[in-house]
Amino acid sequence: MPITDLDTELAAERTHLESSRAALRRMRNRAQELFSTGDRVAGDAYTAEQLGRHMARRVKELADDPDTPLFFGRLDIDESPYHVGRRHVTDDAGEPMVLDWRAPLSRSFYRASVRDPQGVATRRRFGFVKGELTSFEDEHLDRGEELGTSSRILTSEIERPRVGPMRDIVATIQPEQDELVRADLSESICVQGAPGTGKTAVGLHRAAYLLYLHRERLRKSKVLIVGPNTAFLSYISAVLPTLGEVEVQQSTLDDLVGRAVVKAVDPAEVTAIKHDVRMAEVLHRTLWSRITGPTEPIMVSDGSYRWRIDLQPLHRILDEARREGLPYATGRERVRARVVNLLQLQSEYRTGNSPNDSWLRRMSRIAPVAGFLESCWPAVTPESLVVDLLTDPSAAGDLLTEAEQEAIRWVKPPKSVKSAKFSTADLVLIDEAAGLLERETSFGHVVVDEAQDLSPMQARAIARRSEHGSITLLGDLAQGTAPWATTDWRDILVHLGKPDAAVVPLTVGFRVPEAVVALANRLLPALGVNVPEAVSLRRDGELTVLDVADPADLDQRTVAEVTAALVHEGSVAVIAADTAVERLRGHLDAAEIGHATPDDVDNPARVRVVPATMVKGLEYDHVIVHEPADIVAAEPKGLNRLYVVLTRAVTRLSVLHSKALPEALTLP
Ligand SMILES: Nc1ncnc2c1ncn2[C@@H]1O[C@H](COP(=O)(O)OP(=O)(O)OP(=O)(O)O)[C@@H](O)[C@H]1O
Repeated sequence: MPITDLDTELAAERTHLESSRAALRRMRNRAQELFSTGDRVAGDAYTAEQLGRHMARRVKELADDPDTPLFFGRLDIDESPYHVGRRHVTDDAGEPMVLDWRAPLSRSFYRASVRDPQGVATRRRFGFVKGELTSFEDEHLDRGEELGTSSRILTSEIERPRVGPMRDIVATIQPEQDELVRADLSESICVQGAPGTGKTAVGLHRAAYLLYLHRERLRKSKVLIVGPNTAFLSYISAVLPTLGEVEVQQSTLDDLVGRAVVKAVDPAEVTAIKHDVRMAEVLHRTLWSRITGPTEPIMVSDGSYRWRIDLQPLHRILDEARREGLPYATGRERVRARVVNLLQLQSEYRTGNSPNDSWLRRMSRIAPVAGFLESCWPAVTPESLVVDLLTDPSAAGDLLTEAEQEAIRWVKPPKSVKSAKFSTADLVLIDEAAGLLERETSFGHVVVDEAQDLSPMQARAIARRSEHGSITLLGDLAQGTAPWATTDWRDILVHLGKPDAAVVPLTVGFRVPEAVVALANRLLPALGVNVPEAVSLRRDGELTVLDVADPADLDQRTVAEVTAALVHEGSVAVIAADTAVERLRGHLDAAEIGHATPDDVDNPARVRVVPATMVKGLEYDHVIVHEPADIVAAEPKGLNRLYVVLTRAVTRLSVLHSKALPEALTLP
């Protein structure tokens, strides 16, 4: 075969890849050397440890993964080529060989267009197979060529079979996604996106981008990612580390507020009351009603001296501290400090000397002072406040109806705070109480996924953790399944303390094939939310709806569908009503088909059996939905749940039913 210009170009790019890999190895060796000499050159132990940690991180960051391409794109600007990749690589003279995708210049890789070329003559995308450069695709923007979403490399990336955990999308971030990824740190944004439009991907890449741009600041104040459950967190956990970001806290909402162990389950109506925003005021009122005026002066014996603080100054101190609007525990310490200060003034006046620190410490704990505080501004723990409220909810006064007070009242109050059996909703109340007592440390940035399900009280828990930072809120109102799920993002944004955050839609779907989207979209009118429909980029994909006449056959037909699915590449999920899951697992065992739970990411089994309530945010190549009617009937927002379930499929969706399909789904 004759050697073409394309072959020569490809060979030149492969050479650049080789030299970049060699340069990265040298960078890593240098870092390694510095790391091993670090403890000899650093002054004190603390500096040595800090330096050691920094260098260890640096060595880790510079590790080359032979399976991921070191660069995936190239920009030709002013006749100079700039390769864009996952991290900066420089040659021995410090000249760039690969630019980090987050660098300012790399922005044009994602945003330049024929209308706004940003100085880019040609944009090149590379095709890779296991880290080997196999092809490239050029857009000569200066000649009016633009591929947009018809890029072959983008299409094959979107259509690749899914195996294992979620991957990064740095090579193919789309312009409307990039705008969100690169939004300023000070900006809080709410992304309303139909299923598979890349909300999670955008949130994770935004975190990586902000960490790159504000490294020092965010290393101190930290970035937090909040997801709905551990299966979801395991699924996304690899994305940030592959982007070189290993220091991001990822947590479920329950773990975030999990100060106590959950030992009880509330009925649905009780849970709903406890998540209602009125509970914030109820707790506030219950707490602050503990403060009472003094009934006797403080009298302190101090050696041969007697100090006395009368009722009037004590009233004044309490009033002032209350007016300062401090958290309860901080206010209490303020009162203590002011009382001690009055004692100090008396002592100075009488003795002519300033008392030392140990005197001040003794006075702050001395019985008459401690007694005054305990009776007028008593010590409270978050748990004790909630125990008291649930033991006697009448403190809620007119904020809750009598029926609501009765509903949340503990039938059998615990003997002590320690023995109290808290529910998941109680933990949110305890967290609210903790926030009333002391200010929560604020993260620099918080990303909240599946945010449509946040209750007002959960949103407040996040607000306390992002008071001085910004948030990226990701969700889809149509996928709201919690009893309190809202139909308006503003409701949640208000509780989050970011009422003015922009709500930005994403509508181009990268996961779900067109035929499957069309089926799921039939449900939208019945969901009572006003959201833009998803438009799928994927023309491929298959949809099968199987009506199994005899209900007794349904489980076996499901197993047969799994066997058939395993012929193809990629992951397979059986999604069923929670109550059917154990039974289906048993059938798969009997058929000797290996399977695992969705959160067991290290398990190589290609088949997952997933309860419908756990499937949010996940995706599988072939999704087999077992009896939609049961999924819908299992909960009040069952139709929304079905919408989530149907939109998990990347390539094929099989719906198996013996009961009638939900009416909304059968309408043309
Ligand atoms: N620009 C892109 N290039 C390639 N793949 C993409 C792009 N954007 C998103 N994807 C892929 O599409 C799939 C869906 O993305 P993601 O899970 O972030 O969507 P989502 O909006 O959070 O979905 P859901 O609401 O259903 O949870 C993922 O596999 C993701 O990697």
